Amino acid sequence: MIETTQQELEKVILVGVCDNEGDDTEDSLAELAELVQTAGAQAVETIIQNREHVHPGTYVGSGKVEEIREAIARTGATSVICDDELSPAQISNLSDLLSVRILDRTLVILDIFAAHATSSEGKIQVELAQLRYRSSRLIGLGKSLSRQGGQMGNKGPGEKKLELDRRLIQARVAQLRRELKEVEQHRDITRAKRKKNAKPVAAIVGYTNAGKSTLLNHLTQAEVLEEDKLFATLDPTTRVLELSGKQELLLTDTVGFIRKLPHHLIEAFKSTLEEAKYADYIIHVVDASNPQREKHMQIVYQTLTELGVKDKPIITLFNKQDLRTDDEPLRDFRADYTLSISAKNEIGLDRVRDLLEQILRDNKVLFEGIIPFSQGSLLQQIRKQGELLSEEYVAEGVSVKAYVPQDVLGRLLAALEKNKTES
Ligand SMILES: Nc1nc2c(ncn2[C@@H]2O[C@H](COP(=O)(O)OP(=O)(O)OP(=O)(O)O)[C@@H](O)[C@H]2O)c(=O)[nH]1
Ligand SMILES: [Mg+2]
Repeated sequence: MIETTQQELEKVILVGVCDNEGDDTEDSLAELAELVQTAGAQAVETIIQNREHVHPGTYVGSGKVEEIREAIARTGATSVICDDELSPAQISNLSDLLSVRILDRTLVILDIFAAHATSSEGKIQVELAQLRYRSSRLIGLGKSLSRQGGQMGNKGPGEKKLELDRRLIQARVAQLRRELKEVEQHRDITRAKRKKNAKPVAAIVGYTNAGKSTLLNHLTQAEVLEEDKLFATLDPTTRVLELSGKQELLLTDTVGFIRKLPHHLIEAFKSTLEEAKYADYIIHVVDASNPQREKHMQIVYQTLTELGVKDKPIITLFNKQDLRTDDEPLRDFRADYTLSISAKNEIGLDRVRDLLEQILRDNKVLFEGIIPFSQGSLLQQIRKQGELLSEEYVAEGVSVKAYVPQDVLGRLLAALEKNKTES
């Protein structure tokens, strides 16, 4: 930690292409600067070119290449980072013309993921994404690979691995795929177990840095790393949220979304990202203090659609209300419920709990009846899956008032009916 502050940060120049009016290149580049910072470097200059399409050979036109060259000389930058994924030819041509390392947004994100992956699954997923990205770009990266040492774009699979030829990479990819399959099977089993427990699950989703982990930590005592960094969380964490009336909801914190999320990552992280697909409810955390919040929400919904998440109740939480400077109304037409909160300052969290309780209850039905002593297991089931309002021991059994899930009610009534006909 101390080392990084003492070391001089690597200086980089950011380059973007603005391909139409009203395009969000500037915001995207501001975000790229944050990504670069999270990756441990410093953006010293930003250069934008207005042109209809990116240049197929050099990403930007020759005039801009000159401008970048001057900026490199002026600032002493050692890398140029383009805001879109570069083709092998673009990387190769630009490094010939500029003689510095040429990176792109995807590589920066991959770097951050590599640095933050902690679980074996996360590490496999990152390595897989990196190898896939790099296998098609071996030629272009050849030059930059000879000069390295803890710089950006070099984390994860070490130099040795990168020098393997394509065939070896392919073999490694196949092996990682197999390993991933095993981990995924394990995850499927865990999911199946959860399902059997019949505890409802809510996935906490949202743009990176919105405050998802903070919310989980303050609602439960999860102790997930929360940081003012992009992609602090890569591994999903699930915790039980205990609500009143013995109701329980499983909350899963997930990896954040971002614009231009590299498809290598989406593919590699599919099983992690898909947590939302297996959830009963979606809790969408939005950084309401971010001027880009509308765009962020749009990207979140777009990504959810790509992942095949649909038809689930959505609870949108407008977070960081303590940092808001505008008073524009906060709206989310796609949400079924919205609340304004501050996870960090625990403002509005009681309302979140109340709302979740309400939603869970709405999905249950009231049961009132006497459960014979011979049917003790039914009572167990109510305790486990329902919300017991009252129980009283009477002569015939236990008189119960409880909210129970529809399927449990069905079983209850059938068992009681059977009991009646037998006695
Ligand atoms: N002021 C303020 N800061 C908050 C609030 N909620 C979260 N934060 C801060 O926002 C930053 C990001 O929070 P995280 O919980 O790590 O965000 P995340 O959505 O999990 O981010 P990733 O895991 O990177 O996708 C941290 O520095 C938090 O302390 C809030 O209500 N108010
Ligand atoms: Mg997080």
